[in-house]
Amino acid sequence: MSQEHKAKGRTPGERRDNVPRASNRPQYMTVGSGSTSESAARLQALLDNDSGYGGSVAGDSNWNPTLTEDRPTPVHSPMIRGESSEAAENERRMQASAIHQLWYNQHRVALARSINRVVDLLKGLQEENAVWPATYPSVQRAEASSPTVSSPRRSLTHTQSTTEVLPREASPRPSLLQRAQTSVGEGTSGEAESSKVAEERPAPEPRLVSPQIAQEFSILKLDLKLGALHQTELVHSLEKNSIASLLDGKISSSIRHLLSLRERIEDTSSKVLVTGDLNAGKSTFCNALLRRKILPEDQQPCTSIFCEVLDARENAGVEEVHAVHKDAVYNRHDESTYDVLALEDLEKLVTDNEHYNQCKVYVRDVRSIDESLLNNGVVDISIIDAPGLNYDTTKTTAVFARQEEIDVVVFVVSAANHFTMTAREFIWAAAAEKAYIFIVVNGYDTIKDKERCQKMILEQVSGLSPQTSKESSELVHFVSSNAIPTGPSPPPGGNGGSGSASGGGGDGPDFDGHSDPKGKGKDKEKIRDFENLEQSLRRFVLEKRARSKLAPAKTYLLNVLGDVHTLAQVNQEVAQSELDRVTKELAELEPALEASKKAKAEVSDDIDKTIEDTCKEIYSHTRQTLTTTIADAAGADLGVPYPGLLSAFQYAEDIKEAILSQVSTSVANCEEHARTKTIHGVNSIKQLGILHLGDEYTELSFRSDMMFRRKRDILAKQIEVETELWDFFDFSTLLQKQEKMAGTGMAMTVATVVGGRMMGGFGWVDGALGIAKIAGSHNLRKLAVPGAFLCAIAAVYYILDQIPNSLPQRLSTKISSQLHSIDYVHSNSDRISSSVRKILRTPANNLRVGLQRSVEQLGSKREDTRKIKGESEIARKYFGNLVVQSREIRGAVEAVDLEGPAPGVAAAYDS
Ligand SMILES: Nc1nc2c(ncn2[C@@H]2O[C@H](COP(=O)(O)OP(=O)(O)OP(=O)(O)O)[C@@H](O)[C@H]2O)c(=O)[nH]1
Repeated sequence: MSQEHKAKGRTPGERRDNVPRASNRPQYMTVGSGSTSESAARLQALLDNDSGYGGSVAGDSNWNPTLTEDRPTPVHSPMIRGESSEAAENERRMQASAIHQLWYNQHRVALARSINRVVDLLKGLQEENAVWPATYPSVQRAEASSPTVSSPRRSLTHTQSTTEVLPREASPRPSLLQRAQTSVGEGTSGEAESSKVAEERPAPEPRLVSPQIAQEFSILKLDLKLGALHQTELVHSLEKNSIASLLDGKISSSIRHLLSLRERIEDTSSKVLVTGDLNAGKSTFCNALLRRKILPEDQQPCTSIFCEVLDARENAGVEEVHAVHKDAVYNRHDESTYDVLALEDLEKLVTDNEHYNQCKVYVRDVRSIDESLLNNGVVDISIIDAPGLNYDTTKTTAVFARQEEIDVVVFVVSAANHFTMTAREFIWAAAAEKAYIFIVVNGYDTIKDKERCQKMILEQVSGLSPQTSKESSELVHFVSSNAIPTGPSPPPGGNGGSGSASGGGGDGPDFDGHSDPKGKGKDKEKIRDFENLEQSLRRFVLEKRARSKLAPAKTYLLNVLGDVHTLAQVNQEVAQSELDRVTKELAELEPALEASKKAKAEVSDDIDKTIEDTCKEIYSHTRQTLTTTIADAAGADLGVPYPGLLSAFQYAEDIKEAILSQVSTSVANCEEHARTKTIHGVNSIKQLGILHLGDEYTELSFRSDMMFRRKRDILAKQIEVETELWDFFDFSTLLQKQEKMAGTGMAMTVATVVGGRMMGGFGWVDGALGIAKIAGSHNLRKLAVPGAFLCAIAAVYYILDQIPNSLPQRLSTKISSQLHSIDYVHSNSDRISSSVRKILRTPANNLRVGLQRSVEQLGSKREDTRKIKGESEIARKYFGNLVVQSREIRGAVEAVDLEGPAPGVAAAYDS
């Protein structure tokens, strides 16, 4: 029979890489009558046509349909021709397997397609995140949310405390979108943060991770750890772009993980990680599964590296150990990545881990396809014996368990010790990732009160992994691994598959408790329990591989879609509030810009006018003042006393100096006037600046005392007026004076002139004529000569007497004409007003530049705001679509029902 099995089924070692995949399509053995039954043929045809994707995946360019073809389902036990009941049974199993296969493929297709869509979604999110840095939200759930729909996501929180479980569907929108900096004491209603509230806030800031979001997010949660800083504080200190780039990294790794998950669900191999507390009996359990003492067992912790036990067929049928070098990526075809050791060296290898941290143990299976886990004919299964969990290894094992190729985690716990803290932590973490944990309570033989032990363990399991607890009869097993007979070494040249009752031979106890007629009742029971476990584990790995292989993909997809959904909702809202904000800002900016442009033009004109008016006023004031000063210089009190005829020349010099000094003083006064006007002008410009630019206005320092710092004696050097003799005989002045006096009726007589009265003008001529009349012409003729002489003397005396009156006038006239010749009045007026213009232009130009800058700033701010508005509009649409898409894909993923019994499976194996 075993020959027949080999001939028709797939013999060990037959399925290798060089066998083309196409020939590996499911082949179903004809049993009983020797012809395939109708229904089996129909199923076969169905499977033949079903690539796993039907015609619906044409668009999935990344998908390789050949990979979806599954392995042939082999016969499970040898047959006896003519035994119709057994044949019927076989056919039933076959059909069931085929149905299961179909069912499995459909789910695989659905998940793979979802993976492709999510990858596209994430890539899109990455692109959007680069343009519009996504907000990383702080979410607070509303306490009032009613937990109506159970969450598809199993997170650590869910397993820790059921009171905290608030299903995602219960609050499809984050109830209170808050930035963490404002979250304390803010907003208590169940309403999502209104855009009004958002509007009142300043521009959106980097989004924050609150403890809530830490629970909410699973895949896209940012790992922010820096010294003693709390995550929230750390996010506060990060720029929006830094958060966006962290998120980008997360998305990239999520895409990578999804791609490897897709590869994984296309792959037909399965890995079972056996882990647990130190010395819980993991190695003993693995050996019991293999029915061979392959892995070293010891009373003290001994396994220090990960030992993966694989079917020797994967190593060309050769039994050996490949000790993988530390930091090397194992490649069976590259011997530089490992050292080859014999199976016997394993004991030394696992205890001495200086050079290796994992090894591949290729062993030939001693059991039949029906019983074997490794060589089961459907899926390539490898068992990994992990080091016992302790402080050092827990993290490594958790990382190992998280590897996507680990389909099943078998947790071995000591019946005597129950779950240690390390065990709990590990299971919590693993449950969040894998959903189902297969729990082996080992060393059950050492327990007296077995019922109590079971009760306590099951209670603990329900707290640790509700999913596992729900199916405890299948997933939690109480066994004594050391009671399982094992063979020490492989049968020489044996190839396994020799039947369930046989093992590798050897000198150990019987391999099968059933075949041991003398077996003690208790041992039989232990073996039966272990066989039950094996059946469950087989079912778990083989029959329910949809769960073990597809569930991680489904769980991960749901998690990542949940994250994307939350992120999309939050960002849609943020984009909306940003849009509202910038729209409002634009509505304020547009008129502000127009006003600024207008102000710029107006102020410019204003300033020009102010400057021109001021300068004009200063010019005319200066001109007027100087002209008057120069004209009136002679008449003014020069403060120079007449020292007498002898010092007349000195007197003339003093007079000149006094006149010039008076002119200089007048110039100084004009400058002072200009200074005051300038200060006023500068202040006016400043007021204009403050009015139109506010705080933006930069005031220049103006020191009015620095104006007109010219030496006062310059004028004296410019003017050179020579004092001439004639200056002392200023007839014109005298004449003017006479006319003036005549005009006022103050005639003077010669007597008064002679009498030394120095007042009067030509009164003496009148006096002379009067005398002439009295004396008569004859007498007068006699008196003419002495009279004329006397008159001349009197006139000279008079003129000399008039020097203090006539000299200043004369000199003033001379000075005035000189000043006129050098255009003194105009040049000074011009100088002063030009200087003022120059000074006023500095703050004026400064104000112009400020106004121009203000216009430019407002203009560029408007451009920026318009740009943000455009981006926000796109972001709002994008995230709105993302919300819909992520919800839709999540619906499709949720529809992949891995929970219910796989059709056909029960029928195939329940017999
Ligand atoms: N009584 C009893 N002893 C057991 C059972 N299973 C294992 N042992 C014993 O427990 C000890 C530890 O077993 P191992 O299989 O080495 O334990 P382990 O978990 O692989 O140990 P490390 O990986 O080194 O942490 C050995 O002495 C086994 O014989 C069991 O079911 N019942």
